[in-house]
Amino acid sequence: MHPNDPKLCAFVDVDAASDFPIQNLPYGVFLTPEQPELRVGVAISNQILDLAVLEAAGLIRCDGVSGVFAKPSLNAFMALGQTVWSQTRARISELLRHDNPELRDNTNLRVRALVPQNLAQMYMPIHVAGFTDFYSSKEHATNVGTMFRDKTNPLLPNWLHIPIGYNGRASTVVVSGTPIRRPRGQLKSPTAELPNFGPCQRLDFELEMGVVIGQASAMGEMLTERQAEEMIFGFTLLNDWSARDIQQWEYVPLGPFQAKAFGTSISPWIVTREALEPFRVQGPAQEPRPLPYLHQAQPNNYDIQLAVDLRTEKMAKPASICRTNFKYMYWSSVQQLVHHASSGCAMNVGDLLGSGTISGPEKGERGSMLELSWNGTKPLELDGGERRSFLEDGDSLRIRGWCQGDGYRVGFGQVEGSIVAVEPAGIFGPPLF
Ligand SMILES: O=C(O)/C=C/C(=O)CC(=O)CC(=O)O
Ligand SMILES: [Ca+2]
Ligand SMILES: [Mg+2]
Repeated sequence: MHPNDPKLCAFVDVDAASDFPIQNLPYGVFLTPEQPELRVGVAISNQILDLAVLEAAGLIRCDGVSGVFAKPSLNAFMALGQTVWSQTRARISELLRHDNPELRDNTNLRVRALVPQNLAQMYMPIHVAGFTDFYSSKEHATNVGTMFRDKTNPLLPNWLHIPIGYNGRASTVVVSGTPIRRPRGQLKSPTAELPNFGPCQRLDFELEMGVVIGQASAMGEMLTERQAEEMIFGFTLLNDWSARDIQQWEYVPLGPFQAKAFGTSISPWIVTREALEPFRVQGPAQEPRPLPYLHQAQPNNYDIQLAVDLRTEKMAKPASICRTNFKYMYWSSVQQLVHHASSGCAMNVGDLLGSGTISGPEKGERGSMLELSWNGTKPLELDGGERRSFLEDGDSLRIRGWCQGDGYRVGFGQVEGSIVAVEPAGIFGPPLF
């Protein structure tokens, strides 16, 4: 049976609402207090299958290469390429099947290989080689263009022709749960004559998917649609934290710089492209037709449901502030990657592409506070009488995502982060203001 077959059943109990049935098998990097070495595992139900243990026991072998999973990142495994990714996933699926005694009946090994998720600490799943952020939701670009530039002509003239992006910072991509310190920066209100330097006053999140590149491409080479697709290892949830006030003053003409360099959070589990295959859908019609190098022979979008929750320090439980879907994206991840390499830009194993903020056509489908509060003119009303236009210290933001199958879901888990005050000053050096 193919590892995506909906009829497959694991020997581990899996709730229908779990993000991690046997049809998913996402990869992550973890450690436990008893065994504090970082290693690669796969999520199954509420447990982690320790691939380093299975590899050492000889139950999994990656193309004859040893020690691939006893590593602090997935990069070594990703470098082996799509055939090995596929074979390994099929083997893991086989080992977890309810009717396969190999692992199920080997009590000693099974106890060592299955780790409860609540006893493990998740780490960054990849060593991020480079981070590029795109701007590929037409609804998002239209909303921001309307607020920041020209409401009669919100899309800039290039937008329908190029997957617009900018080079971000790999250094500050962090795993879910990492606190985000409020950034400092140059701020200038439209009425002020001169800028000042201080804590961001308009701190935002951006709901995005992260695309993990698992294969390199050579400098000087372009990519076909098929080559680009085969380089994509998988997807994560991504929050591109954004300082709107810093951004508005700094972004002309080279784009965001410090406004988006202070932190980008990703979920710890990478859902493989192969696991998403049953949820492939056609994206929006592209009119005008893109230039030939960006043509797509197949649908390259995915039906991934997305939910954003906000919790302030006073709230007992989080409030849902956005529900949207990855399928709305105008430019697909494959088109983004083809375009990224089109000048001759080399791609590396471990490169991370941000999809761009994911907004849908409805008001409740907007993927940033900037859009949800319409640049602060319509603050969100929260339970307990609190209001929010942007994020305040102590606020916690959570993104979840899943594909709904028939009786099961292929989920991403979550990416969460809380805002920490810029004070106490001096933690990162002397106060500057
Ligand atoms: O339209 C603008 O000036 C700015 C847009 C963004 O901040 C979005 C960005 O980072 C790209 C994206 O996430 O879509
Ligand atoms: Ca972004
Ligand atoms: Mg960022």
